[in-house]
Amino acid sequence: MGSEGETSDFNSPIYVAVGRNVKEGKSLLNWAVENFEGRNICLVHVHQPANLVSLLNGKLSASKFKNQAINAYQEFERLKMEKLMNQYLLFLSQMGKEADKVWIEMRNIEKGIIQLIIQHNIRRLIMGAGAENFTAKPVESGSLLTTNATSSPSTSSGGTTSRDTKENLDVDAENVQYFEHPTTSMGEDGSTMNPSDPTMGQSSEDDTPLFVNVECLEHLPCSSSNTSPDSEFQEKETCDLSNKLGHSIIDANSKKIEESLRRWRAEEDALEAVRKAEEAESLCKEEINRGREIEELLLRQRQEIETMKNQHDQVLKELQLIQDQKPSLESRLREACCSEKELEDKIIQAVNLLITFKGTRDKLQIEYDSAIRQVNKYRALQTEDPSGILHAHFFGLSFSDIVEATQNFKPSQKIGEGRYGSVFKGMLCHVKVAIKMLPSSASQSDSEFKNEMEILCRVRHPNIVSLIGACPESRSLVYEYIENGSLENYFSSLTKTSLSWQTRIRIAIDTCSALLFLHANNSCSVHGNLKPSNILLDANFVTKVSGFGISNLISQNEIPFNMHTFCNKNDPEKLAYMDPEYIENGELTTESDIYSYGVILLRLLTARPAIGLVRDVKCALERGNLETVLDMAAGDWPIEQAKQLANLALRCCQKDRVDRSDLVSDVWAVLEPMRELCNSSQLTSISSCMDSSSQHKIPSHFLCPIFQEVMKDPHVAGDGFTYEADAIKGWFNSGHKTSPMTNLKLDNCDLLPNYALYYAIQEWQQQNT
Ligand SMILES: Nc1ncnc2c1ncn2[C@@H]1O[C@H](COP(=O)(O)OP(=O)(O)OP(=O)(O)O)[C@@H](O)[C@H]1O
Repeated sequence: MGSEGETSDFNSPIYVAVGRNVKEGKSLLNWAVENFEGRNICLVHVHQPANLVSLLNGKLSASKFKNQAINAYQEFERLKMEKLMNQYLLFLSQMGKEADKVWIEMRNIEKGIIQLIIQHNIRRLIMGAGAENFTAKPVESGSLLTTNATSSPSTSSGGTTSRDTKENLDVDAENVQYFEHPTTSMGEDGSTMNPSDPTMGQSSEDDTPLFVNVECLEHLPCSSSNTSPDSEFQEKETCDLSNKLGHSIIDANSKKIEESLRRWRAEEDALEAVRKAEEAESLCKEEINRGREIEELLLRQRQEIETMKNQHDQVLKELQLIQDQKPSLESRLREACCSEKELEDKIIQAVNLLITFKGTRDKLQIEYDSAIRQVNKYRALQTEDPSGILHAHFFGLSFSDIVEATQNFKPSQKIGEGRYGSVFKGMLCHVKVAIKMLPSSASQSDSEFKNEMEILCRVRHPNIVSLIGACPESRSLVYEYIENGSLENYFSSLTKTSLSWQTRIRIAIDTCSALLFLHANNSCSVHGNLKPSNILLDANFVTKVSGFGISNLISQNEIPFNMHTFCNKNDPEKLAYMDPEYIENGELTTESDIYSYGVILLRLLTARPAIGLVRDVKCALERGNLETVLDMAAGDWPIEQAKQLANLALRCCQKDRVDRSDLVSDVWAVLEPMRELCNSSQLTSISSCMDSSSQHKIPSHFLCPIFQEVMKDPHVAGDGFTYEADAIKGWFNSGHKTSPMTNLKLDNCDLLPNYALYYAIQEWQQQNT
């Protein structure tokens, strides 16, 4: 080959056969670019159309496809091939190489390559490592592969598809040169082959690419216009011989190439299979590992599920247990709720009770404390008074006690006012009392006041108001409270009710009895202030004389004003009850009380004002018309008794004390017989008016003068009074020889049952039960 030929060879492209294995193809291209720098590269590819029959596993023949479908599939295959080629072209362009491509569609790759070699007059072809068997021997330099292909070689990028015609193919296999990678391939002589030297074709024993130098034989001239007939014949002979030789060489080389390509292909397939096997093996391993992992996971999950199942079963069991217990628990809950409610109610009740009890306890505590105080006071008094005569409960009261009892001297509590001070109604330890406030005394000490109190307290009589306490500090006297007020209230019409003549006679008798008692008492013999305002009537209209002994407590010098002046100027009515001698000389004697008593008696008869009453009654008696002055509101007076009383009263009201009636021999002697009359007529009146509401009160003569209770066994004593048998017997047994009512000495201690009174009491009790 001359230098011109070498230049044209150098300009011709290096053909690189690439298959479907992109990795391998790229490696091949890389090798080609590196080893044939500056040379153009052209891709060579045999496109194997799909065997549709085998694809369809023989069940359908291709003929059964509609042409349209087959064409479409083949077009799809071609597109895939185009894509593959474009991948290689892109790879080359990334390496800075512009490349071309030629391809042929043929089922047999080897034949396809030969066909392409012929078609494109390929001189140098690089193939993958499997092509070393293309030929094992190096070709001699300058050997040509002659092709008889008449079709012009195509260099267009789209390539030209040629028919697979054996007869057009003439290749001198001896002239095919093989080059291997210089680093790995050696020639038979051991020298390294330079791939850049196209003459150094060398077979390859390993996987390195195979460079095939295909020297195209010049087309043998079969005819020449400038030759002689002999030479023409000779030339023709030579031509035929050459052609025959060429054909036989081509056939031989073609077979070798085919064989090599087959082996190459087989090895490529084997490698692909190995690679796939390895991939499959690794995949299999991965799958096995994954399978193991999944198995382990499954095992773990199974164990977890088992555990969960056990737990679930356990929970179910517990749930069942709870559900079994639920009804009983619910009923217990309901019971507990009910109990709670009940307990709450009980607690509320208990709290309320507690509050009530606390209140009661506080109240009782106060009462208890007060009672203890009183007991202590009483004990102290008992110590001072071992005789036990002193019965008072309220001695040694403090002023605060008095204030509390009178509600701080509330005006509505005030029930009267006398010369020596005001009288208040009050409560002391649940006992109704009347508290008389005396003026303070400079001359009398507390001890003197107390002594006087003790004397007054010893005076106990059914018809005398009992002094039950005192407050030396405030000089207050505490009396039993007498319910129906004073006789004066009845005379002055402060009360609407009129007293019957029997009651009036009883008042006269009771008052006389009290006076008898007082006058017989050494320590307190004179009342000194007897008048209707000091004659009180209790609930049973029993007379209670009050106001005695006050004069002993009040020094005459300390009387706030002159009594005479007071009586004259402020209340002349009161002067009418006073003993004229006392008014004259200021001396108070028992006769003074008798005078006062006489006036009271006149008032009981007439209910007229005291002033001038003595004169009026006297006149009436003298004229014989007493009834004209008698108070007819008292009923039909028994005139005889009325006259007796009137005469008695006038005798009591004698100006001279010595002329006045004696209380025992005269007054009591007149009155005493009248008691019977009074009692019997009162019994009659009670019997006749038993259903009257006014008779619901206990008749006073049903009460024992000592016990002040309705008598169960009434007995008449020597003084003519009727007592409860036990009371009067006790009086006598304690050494008394006097009457409890008059204090007069009794002739005897005989007692007679009062049957009349007994039956009256019985009848009354039956009516009132
Ligand atoms: N123990 C008592 N129970 C009920 N009322 C009483 C009691 N003591 C007195 N009174 C009432 O108080 C009034 C005044 O009584 P007090 O003895 O203080 O005055 P007086 O008798 O009217 O005048 P004097 O000061 O001259 O005695 C009486 O009229 C009577 O109505």
